[in-house]
Formats: sequence, structure tokens, C-alpha cells
Amino acid sequence: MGKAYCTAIVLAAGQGKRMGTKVHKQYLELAGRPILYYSLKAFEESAVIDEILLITGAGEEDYCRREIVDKYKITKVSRILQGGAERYHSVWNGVQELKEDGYVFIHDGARPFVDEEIISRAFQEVQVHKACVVGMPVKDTIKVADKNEFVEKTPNRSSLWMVQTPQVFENHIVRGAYSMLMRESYINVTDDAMVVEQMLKYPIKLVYGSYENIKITTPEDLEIAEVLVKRKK
Ligand SMILES: Nc1ccn([C@@H]2O[C@H](COP(=O)(O)OP(=O)(O)OP(=O)(O)O)[C@@H](O)[C@H]2O)c(=O)n1
Ligand SMILES: C[C@](O)(CO)[C@H](O)COP(=O)(O)O
Repeated sequence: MGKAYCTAIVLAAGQGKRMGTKVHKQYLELAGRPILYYSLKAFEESAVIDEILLITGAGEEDYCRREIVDKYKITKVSRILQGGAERYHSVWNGVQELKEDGYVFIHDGARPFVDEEIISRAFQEVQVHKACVVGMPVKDTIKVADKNEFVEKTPNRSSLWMVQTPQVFENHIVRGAYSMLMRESYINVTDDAMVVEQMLKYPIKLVYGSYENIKITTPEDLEIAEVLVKRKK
């Protein structure tokens, strides 16, 4: 039997408020190319990924098509779709376009350092577990704050992971979970796995990503990315 069909949903419809730049952060240059280019390129070159759905902000479609997809020949991009107000709205807009069968890799376009090793590891795991997320064990001690910013509790660090993307699922699992969310949407959604966890009570397998698979969120992250991108040349 041939390889299962794999779609990457690449999210680039955010406003980058925490970056504080006029240009939305996913379009800021990193070593001469837009940050968004790097994850698109990784999925374009991946032996695992068959199709890319690119989710962008209103009015950004033409720029993405001209200045990134066509310019850098990202041929797997089948459609450029408009995102929504929150990240989960953008994911929903992509999830609705998935084929009936196969797997979906939901990825933040603000994470330029996804690579074939991470993609392949996630693909191996999702074929067994049907739902997995990439991440890494935390390095700092994490504390839960109460409403007055006093320490409420200190979870055991040995069981804590900092979750990244891609977040990878069988299409029908994530579509079903998001359909429920969009009907109820009473949870504070910050990643896709929690939608599957909370809507379907479905177990999510943790998969090793990389400490380099950072999300570019604030200006310091861009400085770190400038160092990391030199390593990859
Ligand atoms: N409505 C949204 C919000 C976010 N994203 C995307 O989801 C990824 C992770 O989101 P985040 O890092 O929070 O990006 P922003 O929402 O742009 O950042 P901020 O919260 O600082 O505005 C990014 O690639 C972002 O473009 C999206 O597609 N649609
Ligand atoms: C999905 C995510 O990248 C996992 O760490 C993160 O939750 C996205 O958060 P953001 O505030 O939308 O960047």
C-alpha cells in the first residue's frame, strides 16, 4: 500500500502584535527571505508532504502568491486561504478543506526551523497514534501563578513539555474535534492538540522536535533566529 496522503496547513494569518513591527512578523526578512518562506520550503522539499494549504491574513494572498509561493517555486501550495480572528479560526478554515482521508500537519508559519527529521518523526508516530504533537522537555522550572501573581503550584518539571508545531492528526479526528469546538468554542484555545484532547478526550502522543524549532514571537526571537539560520547554511 502506498504512503498515506499528507497535507500541511501552514498558518500565516496572525498580526504579530508581540513583535511590534508594522510588517506582520511572518513576512519579516530572515537571512534575506521572508520568515514564512522557510517552513513552506521545508514542506515543499519533504518526502512526506503532498500538499500545502497556506492560511494568510485578509489582503495578503496576492503578496504571498507573488513574493513567496511563485518566487520560490513552492509548487505544493494548492490554495491560499484567508485566516480568521484567532489562530483556531485560521486552523478551522484550513481543516474544512482537507481530503476525507490522510493526515494533516498543522504548523505555525512563525516557526521557520521545522525540518525533515521532525516531519518524518511526526509522520511515523501519527501512523501509530493518529494524533501527535512535536515538542521538547522544558528546561526551566515552571510555576503556576494565582490571580495575584503568587505561586499557586510548581508542577514536577520531569513531566513538562513545551509544545511546538507541527501538530499532526488523522484528518477525520481533527476535523471532528474542530467541528465540535466551532459549535461550542468555550475553551481558551492555544494549540490544536488541546482541541482534540478536550473535544474528543483523545490521547495525544508527544514527539521530539528540536530546541531550535522556535516560534518567532518577540524581537529577541528574531535575533536568535538570525544565529540559527546561519548554522543551517
Ligand atoms: N488569527 C491567527 C493568529 C495566528 N496565526 C498564525 O499562527 C501562528 C502562531 O501564532 P502567533 O505566534 O501567536 O502569531 P500572532 O498571532 O501573529 O502573534 P501575536 O499573538 O503576537 O499577535 C503564526 O504563524 C500566526 O501567523 C494565524 O494563522 N491566524
Ligand atoms: C501552537 C503553539 O505554537 C504551541 O506552542 C502556540 O500555542 C501558539 O501560540 P500563539 O500565541 O498562537 O503563538
